[in-house]
Amino acid sequence: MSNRLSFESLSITYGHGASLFTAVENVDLTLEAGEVLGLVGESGSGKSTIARAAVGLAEPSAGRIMLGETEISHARGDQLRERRRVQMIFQDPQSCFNPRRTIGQSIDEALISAHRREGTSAPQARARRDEIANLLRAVALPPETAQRMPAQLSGGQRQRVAVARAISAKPAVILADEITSALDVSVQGSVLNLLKELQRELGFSMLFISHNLAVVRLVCDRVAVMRSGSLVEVGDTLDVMHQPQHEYTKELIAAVPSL
Ligand SMILES: Nc1ncnc2c1ncn2[C@@H]1O[C@H](COP(=O)(O)OP(=O)(O)OP(=O)(O)O)[C@@H](O)[C@H]1O
Repeated sequence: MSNRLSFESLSITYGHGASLFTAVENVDLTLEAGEVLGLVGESGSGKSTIARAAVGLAEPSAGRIMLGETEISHARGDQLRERRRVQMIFQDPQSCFNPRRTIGQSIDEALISAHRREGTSAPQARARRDEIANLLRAVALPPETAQRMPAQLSGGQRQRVAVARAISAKPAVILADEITSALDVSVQGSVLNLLKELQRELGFSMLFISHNLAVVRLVCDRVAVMRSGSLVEVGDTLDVMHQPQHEYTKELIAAVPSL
């Protein structure tokens, strides 16, 4: 089982006929096993669309997405199971939880479907409760959080739960889409540190989408720069930050004087 995710000649369009719009055009990008790859670029450049395509929320019009040797674009059957090894965490954690289910129930659902995917029977309720408590501890939340409703948590706590739920699926890849931008600055750092620690410990690969170049510099091994649906530059984070090759990357970096 591979943690390598590659987008091959990927194009994605929205709409039809006269309103056809190409959001992603002929993108070749590989997230190597175990690396954190930043994806940056102006608003509307197609970053989220690429990530959404990897989890089946956007349909490629051309090209394909591979997890290791398995194609996960247009996934069916076994491929669909494989695609669930790619987990996405969104900007707004509120919208990803059923408001009428406790945090424990939400994580439990993810655990059960992970077992279904692996073809193993889920452990008994009691063992799953222990696993939920361990997952909550892993994201530095008290196990009692399981009894609470999503609305009773702060944004930072909800985002930690979203991380716990994502790792409960034993992911090969995590797609993190602006996961700290809705959070108060004071808690952004702790959520990022947590994710980075878990990434080192569990070895998943991560696509880290962000507008914040300072954060990208701290978190990412490599960075890819998008503009108007196309990839303009990919390289080691420090190389791209210190010696950007493309004019557009130079402009992006110049706009953040602290870099
Ligand atoms: N469901 C949709 N239907 C039509 N157009 C869409 C849809 N989703 C996104 N788009 C358009 O596709 C383009 C790329 O959007 P996308 O969300 O991928 O950009 P982004 O780089 O992630 O932007 P941001 O940084 O603002 O999140 C935008 O022009 C957007 O308006």
